[in-house]
Amino acid sequence: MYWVDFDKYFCFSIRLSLTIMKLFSSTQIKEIDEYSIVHEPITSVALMERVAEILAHAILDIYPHVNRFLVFCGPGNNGGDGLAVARLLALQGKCLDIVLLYDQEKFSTDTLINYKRLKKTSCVTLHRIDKLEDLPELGPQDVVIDAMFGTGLSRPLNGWPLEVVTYINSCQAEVVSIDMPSGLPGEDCSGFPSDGIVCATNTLTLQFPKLSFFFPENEKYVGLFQVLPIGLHPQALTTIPTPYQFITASNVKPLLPKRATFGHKGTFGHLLLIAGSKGMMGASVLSARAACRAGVGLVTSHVPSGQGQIVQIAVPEVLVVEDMDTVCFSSISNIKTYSAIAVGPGISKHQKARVALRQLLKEVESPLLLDADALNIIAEERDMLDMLPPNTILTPHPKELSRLVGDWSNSFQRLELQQAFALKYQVVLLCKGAFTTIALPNGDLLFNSTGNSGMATGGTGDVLSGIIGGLLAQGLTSVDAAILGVYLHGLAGDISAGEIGQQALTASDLVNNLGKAWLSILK
Ligand SMILES: NC(=O)C1=CN([C@@H]2O[C@H](COP(=O)(O)OP(=O)(O)OC[C@H]3O[C@@H](n4cnc5c(N)ncnc54)[C@H](O)[C@@H]3O)[C@@H](O)[C@H]2O)[C@@H](O)CC1
Ligand SMILES: [K+]
Repeated sequence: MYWVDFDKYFCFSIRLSLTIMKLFSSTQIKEIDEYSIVHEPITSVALMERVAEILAHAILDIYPHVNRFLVFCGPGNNGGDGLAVARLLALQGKCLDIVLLYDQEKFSTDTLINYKRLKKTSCVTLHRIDKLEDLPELGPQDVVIDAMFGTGLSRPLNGWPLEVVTYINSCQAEVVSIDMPSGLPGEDCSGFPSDGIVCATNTLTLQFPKLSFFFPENEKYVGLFQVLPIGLHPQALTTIPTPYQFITASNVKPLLPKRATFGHKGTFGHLLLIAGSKGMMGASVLSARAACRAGVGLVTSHVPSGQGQIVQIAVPEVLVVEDMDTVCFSSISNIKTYSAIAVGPGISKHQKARVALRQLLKEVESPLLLDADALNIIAEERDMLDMLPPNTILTPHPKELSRLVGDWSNSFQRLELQQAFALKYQVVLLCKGAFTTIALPNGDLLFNSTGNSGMATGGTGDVLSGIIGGLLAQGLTSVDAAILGVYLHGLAGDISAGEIGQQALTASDLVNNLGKAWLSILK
């Protein structure tokens, strides 16, 4: 899937060097470009040249030994980027074939300037082509540079550009897309047929990842993506509003809870974890172990009668209270003692658990997290949704989310449903997965940058509940606890994958590597 590098521990992540990573729509990106041109100030063609230098550098970094590149150029500035990159690669001694999909009358101003510059460059062959038979030969060792359409795409491709996309996708050669795979819209992809989008090996995207890169159905188009900062004006980046943001290390560092030198276990909060049922005690153990490594002072595990020994042996650090029932969570007691409560992993959907959860929602005064079966119960007994205290954190995976918010037909719609639900019920609503999303009570939506698909294994969700619960208990706000918890959890996953690989990764590895994840953020 996505990028490999970030630092020595990261297995799958995105190469970034920006501090705050807002995500903008294609229309806003155009606005930011224009603002930068006026206020830097810089001419648009000089900005294109700067972009081309950055792109050429990145391409040579990925393909140092490739000698021949075939560049497909569209009429707009994406094509202009392609022409400028072709010139710079040719100046590095590479062999360049450029396929122009359109006549120069259709070119944007800066594309035309770069076309004229390119004509004076050696080692470059320009082809104005409008049928497949005339395309230059493309060997498996060559690399395609896709510079047909970027953020200016206004409709699905058809006709000649569609034929070219089909051809490129049928070839063996690797493809590097400039800014975006041609044919892929930046946001809502509904109505864009899957055969009309370039399947890139690498996408070199300018300044910001585009929203559509985070949708699972687009992985096959985007390939590995790398975000290249191109120096757009910081004022525009801070003032233009967007509900979308990408969580990076610099976002989470300020959220780290302070550790008072004279603190004692009472200073750092007391978490009540209601997790596990008969036969599902692993959920209780994993969430308790994770909570203990989240910095919390005390953790109490509430478990069915007769199951306490399992937790006490597996996690000697936690206190255990046993329910009256031998099978599942059935009643609450002394909940005012705790500074936060996390409920759900492995509790079952038993009738007794439903009654107890309802009672909990009536009486709870501390910050609350609901996961797994607690979410399944409230999805079925929907009047409980109105009982959710404001700022409750809900941590569903996609299937659990759909039970709460309804089905979606594409990922953009899923984001909208998630945002609307968080706004309506004033909760923090996650959707766990690659680039876990966090919808905030104000309707904003954040994407996490850490984690890898080795974490798609049983028990990792229980670990997340324990971590976020532990942070809540220390007094972090729900929003901060969710952001920091999700980031730490993914980071522990990346560290684990770096040590033992994704295949062997287990939920316990995440717990074991939480310490390194904390240290990595503290660095
Ligand atoms: N982000 C930035 O700050 C910068 C972006 N630049 C580049 O500029 C690109 C955006 O340039 P443009 O706004 O000119 O847009 P594009 O180059 O993406 O495409 C616009 C052109 O394609 C045509 N078009 C759109 N959809 C079509 C379709 N389905 N079939 C056929 N033709 C179609 C339009 O009529 C227009 O001629 C970015 O993707 C990036 O590559 C850089 O040059 C400069 C800096
Ligand atoms: K492109």
